[in-house]
Amino acid sequence: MDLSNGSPVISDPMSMSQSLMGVLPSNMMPFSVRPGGYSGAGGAGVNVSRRKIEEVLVSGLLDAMKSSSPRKKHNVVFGEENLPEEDPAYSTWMAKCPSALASFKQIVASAQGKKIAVFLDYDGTLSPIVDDPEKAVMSPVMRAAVRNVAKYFPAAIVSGRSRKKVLEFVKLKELCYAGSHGMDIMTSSSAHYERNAEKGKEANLFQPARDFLPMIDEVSKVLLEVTSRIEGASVEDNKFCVSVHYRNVDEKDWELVARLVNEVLEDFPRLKVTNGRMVLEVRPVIDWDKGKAVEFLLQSLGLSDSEKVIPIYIGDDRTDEDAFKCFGRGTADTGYWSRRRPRKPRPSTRSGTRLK
Ligand SMILES: O=P(O)(O)OC[C@H]1O[C@H](O[C@H]2O[C@H](CO)[C@@H](O)[C@H](O)[C@H]2O)[C@H](O)[C@@H](O)[C@@H]1O
Repeated sequence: MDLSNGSPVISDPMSMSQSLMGVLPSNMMPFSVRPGGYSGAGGAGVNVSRRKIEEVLVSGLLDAMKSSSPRKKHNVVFGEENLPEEDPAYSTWMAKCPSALASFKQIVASAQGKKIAVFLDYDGTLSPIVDDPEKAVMSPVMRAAVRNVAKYFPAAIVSGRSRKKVLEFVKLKELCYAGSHGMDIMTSSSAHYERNAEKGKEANLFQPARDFLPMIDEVSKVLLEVTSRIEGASVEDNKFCVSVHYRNVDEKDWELVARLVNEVLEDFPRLKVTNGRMVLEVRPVIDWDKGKAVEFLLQSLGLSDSEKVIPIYIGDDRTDEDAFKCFGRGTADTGYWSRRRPRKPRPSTRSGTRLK
């Protein structure tokens, strides 16, 4: 990825938002969209259409919330899956995205003579999904496994959590960490970082949304306040993004959550909302995501030659799909990973796994 042209910050978020309307699925729509301008100015007609737009946005957000954790529980053993009764949409999706575990031998064969780099999501991948985000701890067995991976391969954790928080959970200094959905990247070990930090340096840190920090701080406070009246709702400040959790909210109140988040974002046109597993994630409207973060890490670690390196990304959430895209089969329309060097079609080495 060429970052030499400047930062990934989009200078005109409003026009980008407008151009995205109707293109993105509702769950990825920037809900701060206000076509026609939102300033309170204008006649009754403008207000009517504004109200309609708001209703569309809220109901889109609500739909996304309802479908946010559709994954079915199934048992996966290497090369075999025992699935419960499936719906057709799930089967179609399964056919499009074959299990990496079922293709394990193929992956091993494709990796011969190449260097492997491993990228791991945190919640739902290294830790189980639990009701209280503060209690999503990693088991000692999982920690030992990750430590072992990092011993043999360059490895990084790529999480929606703040980098600090995810490091507290993982507690391994031998990995790289990309927090806040990749907006807070530390490319070397934390031990190294701490040494530099002591010297007042911020070497090895890449924070493309730095300018948004005061705004994120502010929106986090407002969200905390407005959601405090909804039983079960909670707000988690992830430094460059904010999570509004509704896992513990009664479903009848989900619409209220959507409405309040949407209302708050009216005052923050440079922020958008996406949804994860029972969570709304408020973040800057910048051209940056976990996929871009992985590309950046590959480049920073000197692993950008796709002829010599096989990156493996394991994640369970929608936001992880941005990373799958950068080395997925024919889907890398934005990633430099495959754009850099046009390649002959090859057997699938897609490594994003469905573990849930
Ligand atoms: O990219 P990730 O590391 O997967 O982070 C995404 C979000 O994960 C966390 O929320 C999820 O896990 C919680 C604990 O199991 C669960 O209670 C919640 O419903 C899930 O959405 C984290 O708390 C969020 O801030 C992250 O954005």
